Amino acid sequence: MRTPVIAGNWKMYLTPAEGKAMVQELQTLTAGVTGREIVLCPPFVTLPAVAEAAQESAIGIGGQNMHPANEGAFTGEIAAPMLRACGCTYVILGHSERRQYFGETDAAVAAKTKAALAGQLVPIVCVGETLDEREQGITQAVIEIQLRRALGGLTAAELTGVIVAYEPVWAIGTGRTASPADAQDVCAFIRTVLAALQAEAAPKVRILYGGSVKPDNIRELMAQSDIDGALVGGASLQAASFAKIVRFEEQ
Ligand SMILES: O=C[C@H](O)COP(=O)(O)O
Repeated sequence: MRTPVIAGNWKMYLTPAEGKAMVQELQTLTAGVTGREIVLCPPFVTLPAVAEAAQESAIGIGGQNMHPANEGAFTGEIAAPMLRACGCTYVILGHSERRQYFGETDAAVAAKTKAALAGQLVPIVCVGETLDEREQGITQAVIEIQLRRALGGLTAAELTGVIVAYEPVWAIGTGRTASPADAQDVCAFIRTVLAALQAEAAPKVRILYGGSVKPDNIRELMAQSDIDGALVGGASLQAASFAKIVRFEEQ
């Protein structure tokens, strides 16, 4: 039994005051909801305000990136122990925006994943194909390479502690969602690649779908057998829409 995860990636939105207000409202709107992990990943400067506001709730907090070293002369970077100290227990790694705009490689994602696990953070490792790759018919090949390079060096115990997020790049922020059946096919494929890496871990790994997830498509996505949750961008910025996604069975 895999516990569903509904994670919000705020990207470069919401100041500390805005983040705090959002969390307070979210707590009211999701009171009594159980049986899932709710995670918010604010910008670094907003983390302490959100962590403090979420203290008495079951809402988990995550970073959007981290450096693989525990400390050092790396201007502009944040380390796993710093995220922990701000109340984080999760971290998003290898998001397509990090890969596309900041040159993040699979090797970097692998190093960060190891460091996150060693630093008691649950890595949410993102993979996904571009529109061009999908049209070329190489979606599976692209995703297999990303997974093998990022997660190939992990033990079964380590891999069990990773969350994988499948985010087709063409569906991010575009309003264009993969159909539930397409998303399921790729998530099932991801599980077969994970099984080839560590057979024992694969059935336990949570696989999330991300890319224009909204209240009106979450229920059907969550009904797919290999989709264990969602990584939500735009719709996680307002408590009202994110709460509906968290309460996916009622949509
Ligand atoms: O990390 C979240 C994804 O990039 C999805 O963003 P979106 O829900 O705005 O399409």
